[in-house]
Amino acid sequence: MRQLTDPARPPDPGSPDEPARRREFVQTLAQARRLGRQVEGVDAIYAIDDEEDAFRLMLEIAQEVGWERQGWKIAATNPALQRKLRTQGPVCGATFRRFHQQAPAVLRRDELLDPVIECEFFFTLGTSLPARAAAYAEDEVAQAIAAVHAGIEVAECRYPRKALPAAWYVYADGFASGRYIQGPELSGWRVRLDQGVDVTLRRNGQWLGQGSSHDVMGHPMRSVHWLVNRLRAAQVPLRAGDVVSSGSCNILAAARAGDRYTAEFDGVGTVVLDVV
Ligand SMILES: C[C@H](O)CC(=O)C(=O)O
Repeated sequence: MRQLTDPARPPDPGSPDEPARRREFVQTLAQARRLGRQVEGVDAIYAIDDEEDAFRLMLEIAQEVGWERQGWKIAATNPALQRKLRTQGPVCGATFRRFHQQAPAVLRRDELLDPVIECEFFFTLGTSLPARAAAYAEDEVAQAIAAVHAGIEVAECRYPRKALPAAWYVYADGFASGRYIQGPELSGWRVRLDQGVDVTLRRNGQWLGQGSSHDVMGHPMRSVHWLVNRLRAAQVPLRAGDVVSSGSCNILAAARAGDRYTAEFDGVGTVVLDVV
């Protein structure tokens, strides 16, 4: 496999060595995730053609990592976030079982890669949604949901913030798939989310950001519905027990060592994370 420090070579789309370059790209990102490291210059290994290619690479890399998958994350679920994250619409990434835990949680800053705190809703599937030809209706997806919890996503990126490649490369890396801290359950989740849940993020008790479940495609259920059909079109089933992180309620806050983050979900409860 190419060493991460090798000098960059310009990619040559359509050249005979393209399959080898693709393989090298997949192995490089999978290895970076396994080692908890960041890499630079991956766009010199392989030229990503389009968003579909980026999505396929995300699936291949998640497979190559070899860890048990827990579910999926969704990102860029409103126009402001899409502008910020340089996407045309929502995007997704695989998440891994080893990085899901219950609140209250403690994470070491020196083990995190440019961590960003986000307040989200975690949807757990009670029944599987197999790949099929026909699109799933939103109600079918809602019926498959066993529980919804308030949660914190700690997004992480295998590229350094100061040298971020084009958004398709971020997509291939799982769009900052990181750590997932599950908090209290939303009893009667459908009614609660129809009404809207306000969220406040505090750092050491000080206000840091404000958002709402309505910031997630108008309703987080829409974002889960989008994911189910995105995966269905690629013949990827969702399994009972999969956890889907909805996308951020419009709060992206850099995590610092020594700080306590509290995500207050109005009428639901609080998710506490200490970064040490
Ligand atoms: C940087 C993150 O991928 C953003 C995200 O998770 C979200 O939009 O939600």
